[in-house]
Amino acid sequence: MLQFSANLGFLWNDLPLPDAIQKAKDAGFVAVELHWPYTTPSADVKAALDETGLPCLGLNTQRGDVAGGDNGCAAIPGREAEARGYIDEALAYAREIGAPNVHVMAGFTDRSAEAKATFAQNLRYACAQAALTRRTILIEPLNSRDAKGYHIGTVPQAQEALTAVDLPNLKIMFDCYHLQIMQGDLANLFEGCRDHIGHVQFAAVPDRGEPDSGEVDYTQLLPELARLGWARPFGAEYKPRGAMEDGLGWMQSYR
Ligand SMILES: O=C(O)[C@H](O)C(=O)CO
Ligand SMILES: [Mg+2]
Repeated sequence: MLQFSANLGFLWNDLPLPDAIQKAKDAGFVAVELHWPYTTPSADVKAALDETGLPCLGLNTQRGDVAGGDNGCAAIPGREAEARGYIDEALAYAREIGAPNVHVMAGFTDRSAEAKATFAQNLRYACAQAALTRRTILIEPLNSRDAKGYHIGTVPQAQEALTAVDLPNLKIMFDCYHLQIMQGDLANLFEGCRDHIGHVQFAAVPDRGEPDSGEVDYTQLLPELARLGWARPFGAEYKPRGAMEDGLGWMQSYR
């Protein structure tokens, strides 16, 4: 049976995080993952995780000035101190709640050599800090329709960063939603970079709703990814089309 992690950045995101964690448990998720939990004290999240027995798989570094258009800054030359502050903050929070992964948000760049070098240097810093507590750093290709100009949009671009950094605790967040839009052929794409994947997420394409319709048949794809070796929970990172609880029927297909 496949297992799922609830991405609380999108699921039950109208509730305080401790309540959302309880809802995820009640709905049958075996884990949760967070976007930007920083306004909730880590002790409150930890208490809810302990109470439910759910692990938290990961969280993101802060994005910077979101109103001003930021989506991270780890690949933006000149903002290294800010990027490293976000990395330190995310790793501290991950330690406090026992989360194994931190997703470092790159930001919008022109993919110049300078931007690539900045990203590599900041990722080396992140990986060195993460290694002190045996944590993994993730980078995620985002599709260019939702995040035009994001520093990495494809698996080859993520792999280029992995090669530049060359550290074992840097992995790819393989988000099927983004990668279907950017590349498609998801099972082959997954197989080609299997050893470099640190987490898998999914949602319907193109509307990013519940994974029960759209152009990807997840009832076929997810078992195939499991057959190819993915044995950890799949991250349900979708935007409910209506009431959250009404949209949970997709999970029945995997029981
Ligand atoms: O949007 C996504 O797919 C990411 O996983 C995220 O956490 C922020 O961009
Ligand atoms: Mg994602």
